[in-house]
Amino acid sequence: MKRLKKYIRHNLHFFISAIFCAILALSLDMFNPKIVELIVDRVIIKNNMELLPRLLLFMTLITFSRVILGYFKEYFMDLGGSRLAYELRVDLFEHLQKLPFSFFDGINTGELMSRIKEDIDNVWFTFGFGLVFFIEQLFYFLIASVILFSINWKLTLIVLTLIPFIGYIAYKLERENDEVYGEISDQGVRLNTTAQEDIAGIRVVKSFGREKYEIERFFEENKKNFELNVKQAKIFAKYFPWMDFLTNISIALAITLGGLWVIGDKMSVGTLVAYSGYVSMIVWPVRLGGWIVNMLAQCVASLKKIERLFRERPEKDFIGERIEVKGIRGEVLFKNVSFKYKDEYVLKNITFHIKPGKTLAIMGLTGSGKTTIVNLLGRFYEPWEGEILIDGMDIRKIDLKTLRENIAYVPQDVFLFSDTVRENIKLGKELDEKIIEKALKDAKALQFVRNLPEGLETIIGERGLGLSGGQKQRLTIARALARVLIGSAKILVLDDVTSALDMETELYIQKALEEYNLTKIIIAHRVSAVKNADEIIVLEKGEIVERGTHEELLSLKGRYYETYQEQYGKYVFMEEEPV
Ligand SMILES: Nc1ncnc2c1ncn2[C@@H]1O[C@H](COP(=O)(O)OP(=O)(O)OP(=O)(O)O)[C@@H](O)[C@H]1O
Repeated sequence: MKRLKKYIRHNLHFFISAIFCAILALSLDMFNPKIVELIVDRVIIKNNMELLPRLLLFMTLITFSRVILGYFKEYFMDLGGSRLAYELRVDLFEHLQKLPFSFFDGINTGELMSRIKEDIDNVWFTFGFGLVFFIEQLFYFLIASVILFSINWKLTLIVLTLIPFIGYIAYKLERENDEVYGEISDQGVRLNTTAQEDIAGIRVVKSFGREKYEIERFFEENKKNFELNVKQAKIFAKYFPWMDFLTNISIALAITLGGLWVIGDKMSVGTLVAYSGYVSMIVWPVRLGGWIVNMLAQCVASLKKIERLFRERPEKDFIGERIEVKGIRGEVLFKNVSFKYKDEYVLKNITFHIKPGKTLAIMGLTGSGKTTIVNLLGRFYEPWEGEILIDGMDIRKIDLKTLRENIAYVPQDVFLFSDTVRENIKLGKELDEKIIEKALKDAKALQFVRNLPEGLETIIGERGLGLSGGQKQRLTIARALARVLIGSAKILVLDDVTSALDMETELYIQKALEEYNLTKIIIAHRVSAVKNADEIIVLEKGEIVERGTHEELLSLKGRYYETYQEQYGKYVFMEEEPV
């Protein structure tokens, strides 16, 4: 994996330092059984007490050095692994920001969260611990084996006959565990998603009395989670006692056979004690072998999933030859634009022209394609046919940043970040106090913001919890107006924003907007929101079925006229409107 190599290269010095410390530390470990051998053979059996202080000093030095080396090993290992995971997570998050809407249409949040969190955690764990641990265990096994053979190769050969059995059980355990682990991981995503959906939609849950259903749904997922954990515990219970049994047997075998060698005077007691110490050193790497292999396999699986995300194509900044844009006037032209999300056309042959400073209103039943039109204008999706021009420039040739900065968009779905009101208006832009106040005033939000406990500095909950629907909507309008006020946006898109506002507030905002020299696209269901537009188009199943000014459309006596009558009553016609 090319990308991984980059992160390893950046942190290679940490990994090499950690491996160096680990090898040095384990080399020191190899002296311990030898010292014990000397204590038994020379100090205890031969009663050579003078040697004891030196051996104990040596042992203390080894232990002390081991602590220092252990500290640095952990430090470098953790630093390398954490930095690698940090860089990978930042890159992945940056990449996700560049992906088009179409990518997010096809993936659920829980799945994406587990890529960003759990899969990167797997990589972090492997590089921050597993890899060095693997190398360490490998060296323990190799060095201890050489020492064992050099002490008594015949005994070692006998003891080693048990090792493949331990290895086999470790392998079986990890294979079965791996399967369950995969299920636990997928199940964890479902459990998270269930909880997340319930909490995010708690208002709907409560108002529809869905608590019992939600509890049952969560209970089901939690039960599955519990059952999988029990299944995993059973696997451990099935294999661990056998591994312990064989481990103990191999040590007992070494001691028993070694004892015979001792009785036959072919080995000293101290050597036997040392020998059994080295046997433990080769048994543990084998016992942990399956776990290590599994951990590496999980890391590879996580890396593959992450790589799949990296392979998703980002939005194209521009298509064809880039046009250098110097100030936009706000002329918008849709020329025979058609679009489909999947197989079916959602927009067919849409053509309209808005001169700078003029207003286009879009009406139509739900699902008729209104939002899709503005999605195409912001290049959140690309048209299948036709072209869209701003000031005569094909928008595909305008880089995304410039294009989107020129469109102040108030979406249908209100989204506020859990942050202060000020930050929700600024959204990363530098805005002075006057601009924020003016934007709030024109969105009829200044008064209620001032009445909040800490005014602009009040932190609003996730998605604006604690505010009314209309208040949230007004903040999103203020956010867009602020962009217009700093001169960055020349086109304002209001996607069904007035539905959450009362008539008085709607009229106030309409009036305030009159003084802005802006091209406006207003999507609305209420006639009151569109009647002053320079052109109104009425959509039906993705096609424009009527177009004209308010008066022209009324005289057509078609869809618009019907809507008008439904909203104002059949007795009113063309004269004074009861606005
Ligand atoms: N991301 C998407 N993937 C697939 N189909 C979509 C997607 N977004 C919208 N659609 C479909 O495209 C059609 C037009 O949707 P659109 O949101 O543009 O309608 P709308 O007129 O704005 O509706 P409303 O008034 O309810 O907001 C609908 O049939 C909708 O189901």
